[in-house]
Amino acid sequence: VGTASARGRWGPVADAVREEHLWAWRHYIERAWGADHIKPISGGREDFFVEGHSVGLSLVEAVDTLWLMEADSEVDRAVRWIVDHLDFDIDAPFQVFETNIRMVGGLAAAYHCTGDRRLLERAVDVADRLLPAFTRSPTGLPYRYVNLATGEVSGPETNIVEVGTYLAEFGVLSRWTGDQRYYDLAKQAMRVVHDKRSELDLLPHDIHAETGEWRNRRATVGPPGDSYYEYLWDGYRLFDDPELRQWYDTLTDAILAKQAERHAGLLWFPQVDAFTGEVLSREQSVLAGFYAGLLAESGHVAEGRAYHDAFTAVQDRFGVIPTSVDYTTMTATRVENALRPEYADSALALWLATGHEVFRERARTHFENMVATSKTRHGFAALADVTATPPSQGDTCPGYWWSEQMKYYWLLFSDTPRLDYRDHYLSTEANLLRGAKR
Ligand SMILES: O=C1NC[C@H](CO)[C@@H](O)[C@@H]1O
Ligand SMILES: [Ca+2]
Repeated sequence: VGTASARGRWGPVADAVREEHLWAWRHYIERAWGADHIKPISGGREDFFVEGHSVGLSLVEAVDTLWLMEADSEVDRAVRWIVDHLDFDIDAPFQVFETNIRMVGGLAAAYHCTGDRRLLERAVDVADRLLPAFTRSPTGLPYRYVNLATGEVSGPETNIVEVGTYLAEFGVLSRWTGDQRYYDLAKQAMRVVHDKRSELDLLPHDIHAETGEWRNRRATVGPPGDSYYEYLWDGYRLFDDPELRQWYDTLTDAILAKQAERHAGLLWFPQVDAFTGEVLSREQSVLAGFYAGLLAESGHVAEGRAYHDAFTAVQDRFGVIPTSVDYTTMTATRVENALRPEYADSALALWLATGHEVFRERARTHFENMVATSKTRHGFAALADVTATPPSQGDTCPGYWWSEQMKYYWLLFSDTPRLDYRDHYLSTEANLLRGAKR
């Protein structure tokens, strides 16, 4: 897999990332094979979507990471499980947003990397089971849940993330199958949200799928606002749709003008009232850290760098970024951290946009601190309290760990020949949907 010397001083870090991922993968195989999650402390297994109906989540999330790491025998092992065991005919309600970014995206990425059409067939199968959430909605805004076997829908009380984070996955399915329905349904939901923006061109985050009415006034670049903005830009980049760029620019210009502020020399994005611009909260979620990368990707490099500087101040203070902080006091308002990948996500995007080594240094710190605090008997554990000494762990490892930060680190440090570093696309779950070099 290339030699350390070929990769210069980052080679040993890349090797360490690959070794940790494969170490955790072996424990998953031995103790939780086919489960959604491994329980890394006890070595048990855990379902994510629906109790009693595992769909091999961690395995599906890991495939493209293993492929980029050239662990081809492990890719084959995972694909064999998917082909032999993965069946979505489950009479239970699945969350449409999570099923899309993780299962549709994971299977689509596995197909993109391996070229194995059986994986595309399964991505289409589960996507088709999600469509009633869109087609049965009077507004085109999808319901939150759909029964994968019966198509029964539920959960109209939703948000802009869960109605607006489909275009990357649905769009490549339309491109790869020729069926335009996926793209059109995903984009229409985004149009409905954009057209309901306030006079200030800001968006609240909670909305009702049946009435189309806003359910709150608060605007945020963190959850549950974040990936709606991300997928406007991503859709424009992936599919050259100028309307998406227009919507993205309108909303982003408003966020930068009315939802950003400097505090103690650092750039932050407070929560504001979308209709008046009044600041409602100066709490910042670790998940909002993705926005530094999105700003850099979309031409706002200085703001992206400045926002990453802000989260670097938090990482420097706590070692591992807490779930949320009050940035006026730099105190943790929620002390846990569920192995969140956003800081590494943005470090990769900023390094690709600028070539500045500082972002690889920052990501290396993120990796080393994660290993030091989360590594346990059978894998990597989420943290219950990053402020405890030592930080206390929880007996769970989220599916996105297998797809996100370990892939971001690998791409930052390995210079792998399997990625087109100039032209590729990673979804909000880091599923590789463009740029695999077979
Ligand atoms: O977009 C997302 N939001 C939450 C998870 C990571 O924190 C993950 O599922 C994904 O990155
Ligand atoms: Ca994300």
